[in-house]
Amino acid sequence: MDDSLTERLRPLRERIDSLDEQILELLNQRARAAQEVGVVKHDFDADGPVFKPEREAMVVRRLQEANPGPFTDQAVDAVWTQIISACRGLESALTVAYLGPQGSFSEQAAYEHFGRIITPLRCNSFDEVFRAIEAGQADAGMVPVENSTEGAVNRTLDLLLNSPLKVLGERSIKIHHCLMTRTGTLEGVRRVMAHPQALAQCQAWLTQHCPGLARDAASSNAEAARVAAGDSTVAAIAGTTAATAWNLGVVASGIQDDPQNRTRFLAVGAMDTLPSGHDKTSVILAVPNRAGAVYEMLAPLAEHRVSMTRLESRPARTGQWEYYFYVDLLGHRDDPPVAQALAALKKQVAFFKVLGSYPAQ
Ligand SMILES: O=C(O)C(=O)C[C@]1(C(=O)O)C=C[C@@H](O)C=C1
Repeated sequence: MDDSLTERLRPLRERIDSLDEQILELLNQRARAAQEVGVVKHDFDADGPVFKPEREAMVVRRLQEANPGPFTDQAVDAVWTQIISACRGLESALTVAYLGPQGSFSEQAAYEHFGRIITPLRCNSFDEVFRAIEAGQADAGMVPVENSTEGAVNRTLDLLLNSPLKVLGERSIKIHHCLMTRTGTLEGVRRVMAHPQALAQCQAWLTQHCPGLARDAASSNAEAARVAAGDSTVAAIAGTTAATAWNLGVVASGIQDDPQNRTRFLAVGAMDTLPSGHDKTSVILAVPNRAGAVYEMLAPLAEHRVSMTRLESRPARTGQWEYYFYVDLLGHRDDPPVAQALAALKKQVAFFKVLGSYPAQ
């Protein structure tokens, strides 16, 4: 390196080294405080959860509000998610179930939401994710619920309907699909494998660029990557983490038809979440199949000035053109306007289930 450059950098790097030492000292003080919190929680309820989603959201938001920059608010979220994850891990390891294998978008969402200091439980299906938490093998799970190109993830909606688990949080991540093979080329490749959602999100690109390849469904994109790693006639669609995890070469990247393609994931678990100050509530409703029923169903929300951020319908499978409505509201179920709107809704609908209140992302 140029001598004058080294000279100018030296004091700056010395300052960074010294600041890092101070940060490390403070992080250890924070870790010890979290350990003490863990002891107090254990004294009050030895089997109670260590994970408190509302508190974690409040810690991050408070710092973002106090943040003078130039450290960005996004960086505050990313860094403190890891700090809290590490502190939480000292209290008790959090096992998180999600659709594997290694390198899946569910894994990325789980790490972004819970931080890296978790014990992963990679499952073969969304059903298995729910079963693992219900059976107490995992403390929480991460499942996709909607995609900006393809809409609802129906299996997740059906599982939410029938499961006693609650929604604990949400995390939306950018979905950037790549086409990958063992060789990094399409030579000898006869079929492309991916989760049906990913095949749908890339269909225009595939039709234009790989019209000759058969399209096969896989249980997940990362599973397709795993297959491609052992079979040179297979190309997989998955994210770059899967390419790294399975040592595949990227043939083309950003192949999703919508460059802004995003998937929203839900964190699920067995516990209730307290208000964090900026929350959402997810409910499932059904109304009788008659004129005006859906309009009436939504009236209490307008009356109590509760905003609806999402409305999704799913056939009730009665053969009568009846539907379940999945509704997301702004506010916690304990906030008076939401509580009043929910009480009014409950009286007039044929089916009512609160999936949970949780910090809004
Ligand atoms: O405040 C708590 O209850 C803690 O356990 C501490 C802490 C944190 O590191 O800030 C860690 C885990 C919880 O999920 C919430 C917050």
